[in-house]
Amino acid sequence: MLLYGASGHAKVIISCLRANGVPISGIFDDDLQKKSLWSIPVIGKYDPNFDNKSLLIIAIGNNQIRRKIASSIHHQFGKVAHPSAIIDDSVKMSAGSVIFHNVVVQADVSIGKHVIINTSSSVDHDCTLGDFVHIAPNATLCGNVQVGEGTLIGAGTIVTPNITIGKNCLIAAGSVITKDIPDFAIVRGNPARVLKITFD
Ligand SMILES: CC(=O)SCCNC(=O)CCNC(=O)[C@H](O)C(C)(C)COP(=O)(O)OP(=O)(O)OC[C@H]1O[C@@H](n2cnc3c(N)ncnc32)[C@H](O)[C@@H]1OP(=O)(O)O
Repeated sequence: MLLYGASGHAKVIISCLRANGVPISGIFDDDLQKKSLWSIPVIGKYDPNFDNKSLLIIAIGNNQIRRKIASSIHHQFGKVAHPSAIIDDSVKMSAGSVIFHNVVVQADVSIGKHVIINTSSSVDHDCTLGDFVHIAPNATLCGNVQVGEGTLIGAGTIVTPNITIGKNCLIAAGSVITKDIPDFAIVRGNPARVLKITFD
């Protein structure tokens, strides 16, 4: 496997890959000062010819940056789940996505491309996560929640059942979402309120 991004987020992906016995041949990073991460070579800017049979995971937590980089990558994308995660057999997980330690993903969840399901979060039955979504640590999505592409569900957020959250939203850490949320909303609180709608 190859990674793109030699960050703290990459360390957690490396932990997942090592726990699955998957070797990592190198990490691309635009910061040429970085030379290695946990003894894995950092090989500089993206090179489509480097180990081009290998799969690649973009190890960048920011949804918009991850989306921008994905459009410029020629490698096929890999995916990984830590063995401590409990993932129902009916779950569909697309390329580029990662599931971290102690996560639970329940029946008939659909996970888009390049999604992050972070440490100890819970995604319950029939949820749909769009491409480039990030479910931050310890968030809870109850049953049949739809999350639009590019949205961040902040750490510790609770989303009640049958809610639809739009695209490119920022749900602040610790929010409790009880109503549908429109696209591009910044949302905070318990019960959560839309603070503003942003289009960039
Ligand atoms: C492994 C990982 O680390 S994954 C990382 C996942 N990331 C997250 O979950 C973080 C999500 N981000 C947040 O919750 C952020 O706090 C944001 C984006 C909502 C707000 O960020 P900013 O716009 O920079 O707000 P800022 O920090 O300036 O705070 C503004 C005010 O809102 C308050 N505030 C900030 N975040 C929250 C929050 N989540 N809930 C309630 N109040 C908050 C601040 O205390 C401050 O209050 P004050 O004006 O009374 O002092």
